[in-house]
Amino acid sequence: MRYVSTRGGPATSSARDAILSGTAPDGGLWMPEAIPQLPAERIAELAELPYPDLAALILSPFIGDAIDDQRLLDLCIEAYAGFDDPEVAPLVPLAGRHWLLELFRGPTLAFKDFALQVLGRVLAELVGERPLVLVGATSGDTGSAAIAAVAGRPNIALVMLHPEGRVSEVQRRQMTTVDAPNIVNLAVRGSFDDCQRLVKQLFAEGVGDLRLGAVNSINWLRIAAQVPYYFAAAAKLNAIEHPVAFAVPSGNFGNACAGYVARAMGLPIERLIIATNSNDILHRAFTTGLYERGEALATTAPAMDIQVASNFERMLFVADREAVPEQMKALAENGRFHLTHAQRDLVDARFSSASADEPAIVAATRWANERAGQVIDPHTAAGLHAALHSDLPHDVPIVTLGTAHPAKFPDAVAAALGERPPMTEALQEMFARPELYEVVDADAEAIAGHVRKLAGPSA
Ligand SMILES: Cc1ncc(COP(=O)(O)O)c(C=O)c1O
Ligand SMILES: N[C@@H](CCOP(=O)(O)O)C(=O)O
Repeated sequence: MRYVSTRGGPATSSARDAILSGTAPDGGLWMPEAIPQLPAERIAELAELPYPDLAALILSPFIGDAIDDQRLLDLCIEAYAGFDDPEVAPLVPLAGRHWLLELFRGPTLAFKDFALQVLGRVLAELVGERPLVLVGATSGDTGSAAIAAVAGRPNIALVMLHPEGRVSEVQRRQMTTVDAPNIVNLAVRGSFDDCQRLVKQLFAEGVGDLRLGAVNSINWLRIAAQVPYYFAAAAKLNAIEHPVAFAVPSGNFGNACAGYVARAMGLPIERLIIATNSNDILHRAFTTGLYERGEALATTAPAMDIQVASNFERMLFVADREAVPEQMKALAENGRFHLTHAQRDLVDARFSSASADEPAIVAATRWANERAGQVIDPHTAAGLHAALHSDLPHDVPIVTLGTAHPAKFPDAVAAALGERPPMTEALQEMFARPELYEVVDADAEAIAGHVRKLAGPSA
């Protein structure tokens, strides 16, 4: 499997180098040259497979000969052993045609663990002698999941940027109470979009001759490792006979991109319903064809407080690759661009969208509690809002992706339901530990300084 850049540059990459690098040399994102196919009879059999086996089977063609299949399976078994449910991604009925896929059973209680537990192990496998410095941006959940995945790993260091004061206290402490010599947390005076922009700038400009790598969903393996749970849920619902829809709480569009890849591999997904919070850039783009950056608003679903959805570039590329370089230039220079006809056609064929403002998030949280006895977090609630308002025929099952555990957002849950969700034991312990982080300006040189410092005297 070779990888090509979404910006059309001439360089191609092996799976190994695509996984170890941040962005392509032209600033684009790596995409596999072709999406592998899974025939219908194989998909039907997946319902019987343990989750790690299913994950290894889906990941194998994307990883190619970078890691052999038996080793990849071992890594997946290890990666999912720490999840607190034997099914790893339990599928829970809500009411009527609505289902909840619980993706928050991993060590840091968000769906990010699915990919990062694998990525951490794969990076350790591939890193070799030359140290790798990972640089990441988080609006709350990627940070702790990445830290949990790489803390203490030899030859790998991680500098993680989060927007100061714009993640929940639990999310912040999950990052800043991990005391490991290879981890640095920086609280950036700015928004998540500033953090993500700075990370991309460092990849583009480099930091001396350090080897930089990505833990965000700009890393293709992050996307690939989020594909298997779509297969797991759809196989359980017998999607080969009756296609299903997924409601996807969206920010950086990584989860939705993984759903699109699952469909492109042959999974009968009727529709991907993209749910945003009040930061509705994707919803506006899907309904008007104009992708236009605005000011990031602070909401009760902070991990989705994102304006520039990195992985949307991958979708634009699939639909009309010629247009992407100019569109990305226009976004950088003017903050906006129009989708081409081919891109709008793809969006109309595969996706629908909805945006959940704060009252809608509260209403969906209450619906889940009253109708199904479930306590859900505000991100999941945005997804459920979109599912409940879908215009799909009534016989199409809709699976809402439960992207975070409610205990990560106790204040928002209490505001909706009048009661705080119980803390897990691990979270309680975390509150007794000191926090380690520095506050910095949104300035690439300042961040590069921290990267050099963490990398050590050789940098
Ligand atoms: C809890 C939660 N839900 C939804 C999202 C949005 O997912 P994506 O960025 O893959 O669109 C995020 C952050 O990425 C998140 O942390
Ligand atoms: N919501 C994310 C933002 C980063 O997204 P990623 O999937 O690109 O890592 C977060 O929680 O950090």
